[in-house]
Amino acid sequence: MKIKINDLSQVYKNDFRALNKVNLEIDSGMFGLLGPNGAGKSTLMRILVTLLQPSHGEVMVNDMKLSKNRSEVRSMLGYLPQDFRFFAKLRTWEFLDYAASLAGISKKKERLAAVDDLLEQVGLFDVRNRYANKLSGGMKRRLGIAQALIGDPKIVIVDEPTTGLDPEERIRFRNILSNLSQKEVIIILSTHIVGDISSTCRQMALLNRGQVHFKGSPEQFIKQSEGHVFKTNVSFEQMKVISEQFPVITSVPGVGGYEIEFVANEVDGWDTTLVEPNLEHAYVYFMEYVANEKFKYQ
Ligand SMILES: Nc1ncnc2c1ncn2[C@@H]1O[C@H](COP(=O)(O)OP(=O)(O)OP(=O)(O)O)[C@@H](O)[C@H]1O
Repeated sequence: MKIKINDLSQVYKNDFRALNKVNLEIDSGMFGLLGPNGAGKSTLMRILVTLLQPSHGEVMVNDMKLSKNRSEVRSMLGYLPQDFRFFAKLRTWEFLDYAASLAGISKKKERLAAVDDLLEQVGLFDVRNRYANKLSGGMKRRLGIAQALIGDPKIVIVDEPTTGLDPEERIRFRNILSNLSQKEVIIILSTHIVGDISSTCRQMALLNRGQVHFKGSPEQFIKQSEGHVFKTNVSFEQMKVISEQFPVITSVPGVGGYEIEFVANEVDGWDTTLVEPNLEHAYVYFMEYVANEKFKYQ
């Protein structure tokens, strides 16, 4: 499976350019699309699932043009939108049964088998008879992914699936997706939460103000901030000064001050130790010193 996004732009009716010449190649496995609120992630997801026609550019799915083969591509897709809703009057299994009918599984026996299988996969089998609107927030989101997976889609698109979930549910959700990524499937996960881009994402992109500012592996992304993450101890007074100078990522209070980690292009006048960067460091470094600067001078 391969998706090729060529020179994609989206200008909304109010002349707002939500996507600006986006080029990406996405292969099988999990692809993480990271970006702050308003970056254009949902716009891109909506184009990929054929809900929105782009103002410019083309998306190729294998050798098919999305613009010419909408129904073929649709039949390959599973989608969990950001604002996923369902009918209140259905029980959990009934909702999935309905989704399975919509996905074209017409034989009842086949449908019920698929529903049971998915309920097991997402850990909702024990609550299958509960009304869907009585599920917890995390369970509702898992029901959302289950409906996206019905009919074995070859492309699964999940838009900000972990917003508002507690850490345990977030990990659970991530595990469901990473199990799925063992198959020959493309999973596109859009998120503004750095922690969602786990090592299970083979490839990722950083979208900011409608433009792709980075594409590659999470490891390559982290590498870009090597030599730019520092650790030091500061007094309470110094904390105010340093946090105005640099983005402070962590601060642990201690006797007389804080132990902090921060990102910077260069540091002068502070007694610092270099820190091995992680994805969060890299994201903050990138947004502060690379992406926004690049944007400013374009
Ligand atoms: N129909 C529309 N008309 C005009 N502007 C829009 C429309 N839909 C989205 N936008 C604007 O386009 C930009 C990108 O929105 P989009 O929802 O794609 O971003 P996002 O990265 O998904 O952010 P979020 O996580 O906040 O949803 C935002 O500034 C948004 O206000």
